[in-house]
Amino acid sequence: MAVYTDVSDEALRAFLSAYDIGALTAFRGIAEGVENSNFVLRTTGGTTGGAAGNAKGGVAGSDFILTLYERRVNPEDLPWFLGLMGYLSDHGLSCPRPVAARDGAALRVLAGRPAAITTFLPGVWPRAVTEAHCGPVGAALARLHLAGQGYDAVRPNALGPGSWPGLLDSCRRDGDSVQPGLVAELDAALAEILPAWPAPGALPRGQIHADLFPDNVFFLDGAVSGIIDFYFACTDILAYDVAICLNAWCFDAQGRFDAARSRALIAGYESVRPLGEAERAALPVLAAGAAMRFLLTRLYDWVNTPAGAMVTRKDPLDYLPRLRFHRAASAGALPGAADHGF
Ligand SMILES: Nc1ncnc2c1ncn2[C@@H]1O[C@H](COP(=O)(O)OP(=O)(O)OP(=O)(O)O)[C@@H](O)[C@H]1O
Ligand SMILES: N[C@@H](CCO)C(=O)O
Repeated sequence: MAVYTDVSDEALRAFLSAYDIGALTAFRGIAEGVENSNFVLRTTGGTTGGAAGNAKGGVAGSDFILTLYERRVNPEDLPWFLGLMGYLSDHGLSCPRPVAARDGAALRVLAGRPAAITTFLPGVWPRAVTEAHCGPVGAALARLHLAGQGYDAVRPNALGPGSWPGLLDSCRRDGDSVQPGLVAELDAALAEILPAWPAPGALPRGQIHADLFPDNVFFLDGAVSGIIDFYFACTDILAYDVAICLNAWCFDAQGRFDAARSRALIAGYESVRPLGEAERAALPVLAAGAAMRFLLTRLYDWVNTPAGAMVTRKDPLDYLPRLRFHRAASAGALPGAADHGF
């Protein structure tokens, strides 16, 4: 369920009157996603306003996404996110492009929430990930990293390693209700990961997506047709983004590492942007940290979301086998690690 805020016909009409995207012909809420309220808009198509490609005058119709930003998105970050999406789209990445209204502003207010219209991307995200998806997703991630190089504004990663001890502290009281011994295991893992984290400046940095899970990557005919959901994007270690992807794409439903997928993902990435030796060497600890990050935010939501809240909680324990795997790999305790692609 991801329509947290209702939009009345009247409010929508007034909102759209600021744009040149044609007349509204259809409007529906999107059930998927957990963070924001998303709607699909179909219009007769516009002539201005900065919409890409499909919004040229005279076409049969244009689809757009209307997003109302909720809960975890800090409104102060929105200009940075929308700026990044516009920049990446200008530099050849297929991602939602913010649509400016007649006054030039893409970020507006609707139903009391910050809101923006972006272009609609074709394609479908993969419900069952296979090795065939992993090469294209690795290559798309590397294209994102290269395209982001000229976007100079910095957004520190609010969910980076510095935030993990505090997140764990806020789960200390109830964490073991999810699994006995979990808090102690996370304490031990943090005590290993944090001192081993690459020093500032040790690895190439840039704009990273930081949440490139399968539900944020659209495919069409076997190729990546679009990347969405830039609302965790930030300026951080590029190889950390690769590590987030390894966790999200290269483990099966039982939490078992799939070396063939991992090799495909890394090879796809390196077909566009080869990893340096130091980046490759850091991947096990970066991947352990990436597992820690998603385990902790999921655990935080699990223990802090009141029953009945309109939030879909994701299972923190999905990330425990990933964390264990990478801790073992970092300790050199995994047979055949050279075969994993990193
Ligand atoms: N630009 C787009 N083009 C086409 N469909 C989109 C676009 N943006 C969002 N969608 C649709 O809306 C759904 C939810 O979007 P999104 O994943 O951004 O939701 P969210 O709640 O903001 O984030 P999260 O995935 O973190 O819960 C997507 O799965 C997709 O179906
Ligand atoms: N991708 C995140 C959800 C936040 O968008 C997770 O799976 O925990």
